[in-house]
Amino acid sequence: MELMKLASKESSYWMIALPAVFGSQNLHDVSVLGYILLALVSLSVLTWALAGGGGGAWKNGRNRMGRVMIPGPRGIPVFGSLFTLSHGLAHRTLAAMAWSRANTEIMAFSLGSTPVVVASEPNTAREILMSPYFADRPIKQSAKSLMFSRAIGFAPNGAYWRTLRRIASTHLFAPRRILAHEAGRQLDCAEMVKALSAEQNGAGSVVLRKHLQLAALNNIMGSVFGRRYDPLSQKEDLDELTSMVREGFELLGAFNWSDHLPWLGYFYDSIRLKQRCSDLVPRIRTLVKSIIDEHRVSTSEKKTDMGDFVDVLLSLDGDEKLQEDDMIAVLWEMIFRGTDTTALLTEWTMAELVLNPSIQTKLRDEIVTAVSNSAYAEVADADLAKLPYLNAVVKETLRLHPPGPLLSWARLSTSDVRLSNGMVIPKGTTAMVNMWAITHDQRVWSDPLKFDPERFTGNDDVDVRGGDLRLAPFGAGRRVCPGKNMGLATVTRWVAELVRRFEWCQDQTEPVDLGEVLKLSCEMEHPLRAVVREMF
Ligand code: HEM
Repeated sequence: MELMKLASKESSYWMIALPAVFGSQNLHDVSVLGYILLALVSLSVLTWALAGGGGGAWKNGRNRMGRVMIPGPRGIPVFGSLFTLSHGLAHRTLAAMAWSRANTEIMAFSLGSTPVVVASEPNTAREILMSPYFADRPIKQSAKSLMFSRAIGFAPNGAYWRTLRRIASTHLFAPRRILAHEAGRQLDCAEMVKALSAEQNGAGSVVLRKHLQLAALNNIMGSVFGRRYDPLSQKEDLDELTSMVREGFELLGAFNWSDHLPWLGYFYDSIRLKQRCSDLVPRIRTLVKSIIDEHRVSTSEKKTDMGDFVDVLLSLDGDEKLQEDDMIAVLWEMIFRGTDTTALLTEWTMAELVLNPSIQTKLRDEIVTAVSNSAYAEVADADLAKLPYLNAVVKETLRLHPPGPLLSWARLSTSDVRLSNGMVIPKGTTAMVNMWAITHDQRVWSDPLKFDPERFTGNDDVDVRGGDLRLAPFGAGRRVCPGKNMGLATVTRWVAELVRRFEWCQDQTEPVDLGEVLKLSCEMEHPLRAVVREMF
């Protein structure tokens, strides 16, 4: 299968690790510690051997609770599939494992002591994401340390989380609120176009990423905090914010071994996670608190539709009123969730348009026609949402390059969950949906590796907002991404303006490379560089 070459094979680390586990113990010489260690190792090996499919975390028949057993690889004793998945492109590795074992419905595996299942086809994905018993998320040490357990994404399903979602849906993500910040999006876009033009004139090509990252940060800072940064006059503040965001991304996205082997945390912390988190938290507190304090004293625009999200949070009363630390967590999370996703989705879209000039031209024609029929100098958000080809291009990018290929944040079962195929996922299991595997499966999509927006222009349109699990890059169910409309409004505007203002061509000295790197999200390994030619 052509796709199997794309997805990496499960590495055979166990071959290297086993001799190290079993070998070279001279029982005559070892100390008491040695005996204890040996006993522990033997116990782990025995547990692993008895556990069968799924590995050690699936011991005691956890994967045989239903009429049908949940299949899966054993991995190696103690570690399970940790070595295989702790590096590289986990979505491709998991897809290759699921395809080669024909375990696409669901596959069990162990990440150290964590039992995990992954769904790689739409039906089981739907059952997991829509189940009320999968409405919690497992929380990583870094997320806990960075206060995210009190923010929307990691708060356990319950009254507090429901209140946060309601507040955010009404005051930040509702269509009228997104519309209220349209002028800000236009401004960020105009600044980006100006900066790109200057860079092209000075350097002979442009590197898009840094411009998108600045626009994304300003977009979120504008609608959440009511603040935008000028890269020249506020360079120092902007540098501090950017460095905090970057550090947070790195800590949240890093694979932390002791999340899955808790005992390891006592003597091994390869990236100094604890120390770096406790260094970062006071910086976050100082910044966010200073913005909250500024809002407390300012009286203008408060509690009106034109206010920002900080104004809204400050105006809450009664049961809805949030403690200051909870406000800081909620506000800070928006920066994290809202900046990288929109920037990197736009970068992937533009990379595909550079590689597919005829699609780029067709898209430009659609946008130029829409502008000439509009009363304004550029198309409005409301019009952009109605441009079929533009939306098809963005959807096709979401299909080929889902920013969260494993839907970023996993789910946790709070009860035994019976699936329609007769399998039972036990309480306390981490569940992932491999959206990348679904969107690259030739049984689901014809010619899945081809960038072909036409597939969305006919009758076979697909709802990407969680209604159709063949393409659900924003997740689905009660924990579906609340920022999906804001994300799509931002990305379609940027793509429309970037294509309308410039022709995007390959830089022959550095051709487009679609290689990926998986961090908190999946981004281009080599930032897009292109030559742009102004259209007017
Ligand atoms: C292209 C843009 C985006 C993509 C692809 C994306 C993707 C996702 C995905 C896959 C999830 C997990 C959903 C699930 O478990 O079913 C999620 C959750 C979330 N997203 Fe987004 N997102 C995007 C933009 C945004 C923006 C702009 C914001 C906010 C400003 C945001 C805020 C959140 C939050 C708060 C959650 C957690 C929801 C919860 O657990 O209740 N996202 N997103």
